[in-house]
Amino acid sequence: MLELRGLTKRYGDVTAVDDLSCVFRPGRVTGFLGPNGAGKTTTLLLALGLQRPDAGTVRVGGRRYTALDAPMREVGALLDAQAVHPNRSGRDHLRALAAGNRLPVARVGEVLERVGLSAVAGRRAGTFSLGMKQRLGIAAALLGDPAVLLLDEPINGLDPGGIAWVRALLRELAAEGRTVVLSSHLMSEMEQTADHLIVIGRGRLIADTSLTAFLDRAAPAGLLVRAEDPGFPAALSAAGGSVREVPEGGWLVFGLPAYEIGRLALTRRIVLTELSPRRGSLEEVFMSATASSTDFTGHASAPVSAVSGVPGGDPVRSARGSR
Ligand SMILES: Nc1ncnc2c1ncn2[C@@H]1O[C@H](COP(=O)(O)OP(=O)(O)OP(=O)(O)O)[C@@H](O)[C@H]1O
Repeated sequence: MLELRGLTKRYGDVTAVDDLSCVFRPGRVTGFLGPNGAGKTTTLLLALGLQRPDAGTVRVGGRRYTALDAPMREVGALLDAQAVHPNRSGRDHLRALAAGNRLPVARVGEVLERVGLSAVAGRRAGTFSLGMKQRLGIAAALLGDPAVLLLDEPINGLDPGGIAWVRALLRELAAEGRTVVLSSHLMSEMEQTADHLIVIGRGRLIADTSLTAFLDRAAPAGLLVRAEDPGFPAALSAAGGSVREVPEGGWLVFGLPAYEIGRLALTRRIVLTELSPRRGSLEEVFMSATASSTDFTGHASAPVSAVSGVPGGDPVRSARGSR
């Protein structure tokens, strides 16, 4: 467990972390989110004892970081995958870390195996791709077999197979009873991986909630309808539905249940090619939750979804029905 109480950190006039209190609990993946400059990295640095707070406390497993006898056995972190000596092999990088932290050298082989780098561990880390460096960084975080893991953008640079692998690994680590903190800007990934979310803006807590409850703040759900009949929207409207066209084809329908739409199609002998629930995405909810806490706004004409009205929103992506 990782507990923050009244945590505050100032850099001159900037209050990077502002009286932040929250608990990252074991057994689940907690997404740690916030717009640029929200204070996420500073919070992680404070949690790792790499910065000193101006006020408040951080406790790892009930103890202050400075009171931990062997910090890497309690908390493992991936902050910057590039922070490896380029001339050292992946294996030697981990061996040096193990030696410096009085960890058994046998762990090096185990973590290399777990992250799938055993075959290339003899190569100079400088020749590693970003994805391989991410895996090496995760291996380093796992070296002390810690109960708490803090991972900052662990999927940055990974290909789809690598992303799926990290997702499975994080879920596995949480299932082992560890506290897994995942900081990422990739909302789709967060939506697929996190159980719980802690959202901050301008150093302050905005939300501490399950992913499901956070997604429930989204705009009312509609039903995405596609049919082989351009006249169907008129029928839907006549039956009392509110219908909006989706740029990618089809209509988003509010105010009519799915069975009613199905029955209408049947009586008119219209073939439905899609009838699926559509709910707001994590990205949409995140943007509206943090809108007033964003330091940086631009005026670029980002594509605006006709359905959500949210820049870059994906109008036809159906949400995870079970969440
Ligand atoms: N060493 C520093 N000196 C001065 N100001 C800093 C320092 N580190 C961070 N800040 C400021 O503190 C605030 C929080 O920064 P931080 O990097 O923690 O945010 P973040 O949420 O990690 O942002 P991002 O998503 O862009 O990485 C920002 O306003 C930043 O400019």
